[in-house]
Amino acid sequence: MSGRTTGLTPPEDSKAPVRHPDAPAPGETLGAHYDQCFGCGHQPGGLGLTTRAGEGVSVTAEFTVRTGHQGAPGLAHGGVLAAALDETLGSLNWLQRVIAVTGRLETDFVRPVPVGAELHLEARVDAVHGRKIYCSATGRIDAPDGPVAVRAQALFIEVRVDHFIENGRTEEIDAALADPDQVRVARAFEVNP
Ligand SMILES: CCCCCCCCCC(=O)SCCNC(=O)CCNC(=O)[C@H](O)C(C)(C)COP(=O)(O)OP(=O)(O)OC[C@H]1O[C@@H](n2cnc3c(N)ncnc32)[C@H](O)[C@@H]1OP(=O)(O)O
Repeated sequence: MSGRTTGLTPPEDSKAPVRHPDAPAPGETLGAHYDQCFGCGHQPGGLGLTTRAGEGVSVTAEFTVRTGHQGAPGLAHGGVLAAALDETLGSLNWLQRVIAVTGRLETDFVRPVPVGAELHLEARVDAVHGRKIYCSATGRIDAPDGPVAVRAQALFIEVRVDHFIENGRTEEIDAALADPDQVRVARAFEVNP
């Protein structure tokens, strides 16, 4: 897949990803970075993704496809699957202790995913070039070694916490800044605030 598109191939002078010394240990469950996040938060319409730290700069996650996630009868919507991949890739932030957002996400839909299936996701950082974080993810049906259903390559861009403060709706930003738990999460990511 590498080289098929512009923007997703790491430059030759890219560096290997570095796991932050304070990153959660392999196997440790990663919490929600924001309670109202569609991917990892705790809300009825969301994905409810549970993510764990893996070895190196990698994570794993599981997500069960429910009736509200359908595109065609009995099958997951492609956008929902892309969101699950995006969220899993975003969780790599926890291991690097940086705040980064998706700049580009390319998804291959390899096979249909039925309602009731559990998608087992795995994501890793492949290379880093300045603020640019090149990463990839795979989703398999019903088991960590099950058939591949979706794959993604992505470019995440490191940002400062100001990215959210300056661009988010005031109502939610004010509520987040007033929540000590939320501020703690943001500060934990931002190594050099
Ligand atoms: C507290 C933890 C939060 C964790 C959240 C994780 C949630 C899950 C992940 C998400 O869904 S995040 C939400 C979806 N993404 C966004 O809303 C991002 C919207 N886009 C932006 O805000 C800006 O476009 C962005 C911050 C990504 C980049 O803008 P900047 O002005 O900071 O950077 P710039 O445009 O100068 O680009 C920096 C480098 O990245 C490259 N780049 C940026 N966007 C690119 C792109 N789309 N494709 C290829 N390259 C890209 C760009 O060419 C450049 O390369 P060079 O350094 O080599 O010159």
